[in-house]
Amino acid sequence: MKMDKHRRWTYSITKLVFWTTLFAGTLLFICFQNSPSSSDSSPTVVKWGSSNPQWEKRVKFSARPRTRSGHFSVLVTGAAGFVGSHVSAALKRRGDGVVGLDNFNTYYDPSLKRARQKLLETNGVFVIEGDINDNHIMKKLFEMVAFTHVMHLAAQAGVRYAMKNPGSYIHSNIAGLVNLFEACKSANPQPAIVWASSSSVYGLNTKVPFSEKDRTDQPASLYAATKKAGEEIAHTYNHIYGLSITGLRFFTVYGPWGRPDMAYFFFTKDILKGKPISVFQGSNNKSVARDFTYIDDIVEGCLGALDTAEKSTGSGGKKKKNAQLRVFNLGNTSPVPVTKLVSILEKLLKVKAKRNVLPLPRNGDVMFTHANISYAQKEFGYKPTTDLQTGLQKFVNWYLDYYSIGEKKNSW
Ligand SMILES: O=C(O)[C@H]1O[C@H](OP(=O)(O)OP(=O)(O)OC[C@H]2O[C@@H](n3ccc(=O)[nH]c3=O)[C@H](O)[C@@H]2O)[C@H](O)[C@@H](O)[C@H]1O
Repeated sequence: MKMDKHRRWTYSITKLVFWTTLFAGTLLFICFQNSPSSSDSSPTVVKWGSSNPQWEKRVKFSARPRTRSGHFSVLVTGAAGFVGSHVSAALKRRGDGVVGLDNFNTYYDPSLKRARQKLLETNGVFVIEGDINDNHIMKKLFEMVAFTHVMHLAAQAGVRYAMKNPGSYIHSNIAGLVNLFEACKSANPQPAIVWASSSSVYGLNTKVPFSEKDRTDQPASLYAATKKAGEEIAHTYNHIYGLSITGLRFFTVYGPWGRPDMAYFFFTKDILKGKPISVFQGSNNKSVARDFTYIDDIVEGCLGALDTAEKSTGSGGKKKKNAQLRVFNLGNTSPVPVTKLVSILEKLLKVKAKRNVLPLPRNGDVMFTHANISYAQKEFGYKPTTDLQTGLQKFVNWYLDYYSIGEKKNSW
């Protein structure tokens, strides 16, 4: 009897050890299979220093608002870019916590991006070098910081370059946007998102001024098509996951610290060098015109959109109820012919331009843009105040200063 009891006890122990070993083995196998280091070692993980406590400290410090109540903690993508750097600086100035992210690509002179980064860092904004397409960094950022908002300004910009490098538009403006939305939808809490769409979505629309209600199904460039696609993708993520998303259609933004690939910028450079510039013209000598919008007005619009953005409603990747979905024009509402832009620059630079008037090439450019801004005005009091002459004067002052006709400028 005693012997029987002992045998049963030994049998139970053996069974327990067997099943425990099997369970632990299976668990280890699953963990090993899913480990990122087993098959998917990413050099960027080391690059942005995820294992570096100093790096984490800087991120968290930069993200901290001046006071907890009323202030935001904002992730700004494309922070070393033109609009991104201005918006980051403005947010920091008013007391919000800001973390920047930028991949510092070579689409245009990266030293200009580094100079913007340096200036931001002296103003307390940490800009991480990383790509919105990198899952690891996106996940890590949302694990470290409970961002209240994301200002998504990272993109492949430029209308004409889309014919040279179409893949870069898909990579940044489609794949990158989806990756960003994926990270935001899984974050807890989900942030509200404000992101840069473009006036180019109006494409061949001829009804002026362009209203948000007008058709946007005739893009004239791949750039425009990717921005339009972004607006549709935003709808999907809002609908399924309860993300609060606001798209801003920027109209030809210009100003100090601007983008060297834009006409006003390289016209200035070439005029000063005595090089000829190509000025595009429509058929029947019709002038090409843009609703040029000064950077400070755009920054005001970005802050207004952030301030009126409602919270996302989802959590843990699940929607709880309907969330806000908006699109606004941010333009100047007074289109100026490109020929006039050149005349203003000639006056400010005191140099006559060597103009080559060429027919508008079929490379994605449209004849004119003109924003109706009444919706943004109604929702957050958007009211641009800078005319082209005044804005270009500020740009030229910065340009002469920055490109070493003097010391490098250390302010916005
Ligand atoms: O609002 C937007 O959504 C876009 O604005 C900007 O695009 P655009 O309005 O095309 O600005 P930009 O290139 O400065 O050309 C200005 C004018 O100069 C004309 N232009 C251009 C080049 C040239 O050599 N000659 C010329 O006449 C040209 O025909 C045009 O009429 C941003 O770059 C873009 O990223 C996007 O944000």
